[in-house]
Amino acid sequence: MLTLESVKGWYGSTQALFGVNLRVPPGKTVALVGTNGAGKTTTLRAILGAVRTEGSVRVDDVDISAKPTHRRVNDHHISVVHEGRGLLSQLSVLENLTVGANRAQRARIDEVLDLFPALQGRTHQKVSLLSGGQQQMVALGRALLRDPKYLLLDEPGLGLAPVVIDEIYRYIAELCSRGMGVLLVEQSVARAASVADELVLLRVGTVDRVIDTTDSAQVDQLVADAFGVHH
Ligand SMILES: Nc1ncnc2c1ncn2[C@@H]1O[C@H](COP(=O)(O)OP(=O)(O)OP(=O)(O)O)[C@@H](O)[C@H]1O
Repeated sequence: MLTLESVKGWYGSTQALFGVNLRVPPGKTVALVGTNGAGKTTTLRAILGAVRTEGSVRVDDVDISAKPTHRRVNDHHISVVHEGRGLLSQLSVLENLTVGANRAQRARIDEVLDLFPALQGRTHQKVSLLSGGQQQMVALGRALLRDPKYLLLDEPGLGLAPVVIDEIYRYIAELCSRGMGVLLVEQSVARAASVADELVLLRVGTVDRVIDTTDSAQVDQLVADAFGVHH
């Protein structure tokens, strides 16, 4: 379980999180939704230790909140795909997948490529020559090569065609079914509801509501709310 308890976060002297509580169980997808500036990305950064925080972040009952980012990622098996993907555009698919990976992780390359047939046969192409969806697959692949227990995804569908987003989310569902816990930032409440087990609505840096996506009345209410409007 990835657990946040009373997590506060700051950018310099500006407070962006005011006590976020959150649980991501293994094998489940939790989606963070909310208006622009609600604190979704900052919550991911707080988990990674990329902003100054107070409160507790735990992975499988170990408190990681005092650890630096690289220890959180490497020792506690958290992988992240940032908004905008963070790929090295002049390097090949293979180089992007394996940059910074250790030997054991490199050994998993075929397993990861098996997940993404669209990348097979393109491993030596520069990523700048790939479509947006293919680039997102490289970014996901790079995160998966680390064999994460918990995967953090910041708007994986940003800028992609709906059919490509569907494909990306199919991969994510497959990974979840293998036991990975996924914490997802998604602008579209309707899409989040279709892929996640739970929706966490953030408002001004706090959790406003947690909705089980099997509760369709509550989901419909949220989609109908101003918060549910895609902006
Ligand atoms: N680098 C930064 N420096 C200062 N303040 C920031 C920084 N990044 C975000 N903030 C502030 O922190 C708050 C939360 O921002 P955050 O990016 O987490 O929101 P979000 O819910 O992810 O929004 P969006 O949907 O627009 O990506 C906002 O008030 C924002 O202005």
